[in-house]
Amino acid sequence: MLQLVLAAPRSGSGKTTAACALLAALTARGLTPCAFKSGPDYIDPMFHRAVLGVESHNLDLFFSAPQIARALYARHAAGHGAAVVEGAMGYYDGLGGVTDTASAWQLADTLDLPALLVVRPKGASLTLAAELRGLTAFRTPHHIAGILLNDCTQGLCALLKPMLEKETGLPVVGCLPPLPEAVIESRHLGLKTAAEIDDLQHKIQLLSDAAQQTIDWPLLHTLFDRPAPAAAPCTVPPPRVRLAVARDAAFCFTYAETLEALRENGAELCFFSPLADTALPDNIGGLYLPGGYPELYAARLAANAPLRAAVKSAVQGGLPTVAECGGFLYLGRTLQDADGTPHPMAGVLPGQGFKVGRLVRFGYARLTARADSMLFRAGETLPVHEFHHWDSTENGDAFTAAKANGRQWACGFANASLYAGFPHLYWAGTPLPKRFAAAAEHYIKETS
Ligand SMILES: NC(=O)CC[C@H](N)C(=O)O
Repeated sequence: MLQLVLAAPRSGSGKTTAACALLAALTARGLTPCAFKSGPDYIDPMFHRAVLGVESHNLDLFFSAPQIARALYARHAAGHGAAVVEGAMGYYDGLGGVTDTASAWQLADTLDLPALLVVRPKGASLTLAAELRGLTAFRTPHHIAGILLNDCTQGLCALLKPMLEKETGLPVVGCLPPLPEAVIESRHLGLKTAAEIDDLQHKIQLLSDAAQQTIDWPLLHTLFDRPAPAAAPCTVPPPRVRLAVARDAAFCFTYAETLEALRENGAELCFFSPLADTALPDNIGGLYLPGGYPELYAARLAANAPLRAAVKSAVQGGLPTVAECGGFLYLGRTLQDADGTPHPMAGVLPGQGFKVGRLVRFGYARLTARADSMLFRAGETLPVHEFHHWDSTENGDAFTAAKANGRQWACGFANASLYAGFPHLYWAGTPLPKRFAAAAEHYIKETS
């Protein structure tokens, strides 16, 4: 089984494009690959999904103990002929920007996978070799097993390959040529989402065709084939309770493994669109509003007054509800759009969402509950992350959030039927799915 961590010396090297190219080419070669993303990002896995037509999973060593990450990897890689684990930022970049904790390197080390480095040779030649030597000397073992030159013509690749191999001892498995037609545009929080790119399948085809021609596939297999991981079978019980899960262009930040963990705890997931549906799904015991881009659709969300009213009355009536970041902004009184115009939201919570225009409180934090609530016990601490350009006038004070650098702040709303706040939760491997499902079952019993 071909297995690799696709990493890079820095962000902007084209990892996601290279991941899409590899996944599409592996699919064309009949290997039925699967994909993972190292770190908390929601956007890159949407591209993996767009290529593969199946879920891509996040693996994150800040959120999960090593054995949980290994089990998730083994379970989701089982039955596939290849696995591509896309890294985040630079290979060694981890928690707080000053450690290797939760870096792509740490994930390669934890899963014992070889890494393929995506290197963009723009603006350097022999110096690339010096940089690569630095990358291989920095930690032992470094796990780097090969180089893929990105945005590099075949002519330049032919020139650089022998030099890089001689100077670094690392094999160059090929290149991806510049493909202006296949460029994926960026936006705040990352790339535009896969669903918003009109001709994405055409772009993927171009990437796949290029990768087929310019990668030395036998060499790639020699370097990256290894025994498939052994996976424990996973059991999904018959559903006991229905949970409504918002899913559309405005609410698209969900981890596949969160949804799977909810199903494993007896939930049937009923997807609905706060943009398009005028009512919540029937007979639900709970409501999950994930993050996304409500601010980009604020006018349309506001125009859907029946759904805003349904959400307000359901949440106020005690429907167990979880609202993370974009979902939390939807529960507030108003939300500014990208032009700064406020639009009415569900009005369950007192805050008004406003545009800041840069990342606010960005990154990993630890969330400690100040009191018992639906999802947390008093004093319990869980790893979370924040990832937003908008803020709220009222962020709540049910929790204390703390960064690795010691910075602390109060945040979140929580009670016996609610979790709402900017921090994104990572559910897999935690008690949260069980508690949410139990609250939902209890609600159904009490109200029927
Ligand atoms: N993580 C999110 O849900 C992001 C919310 C919103 N798009 C923002 O940037 O503030």
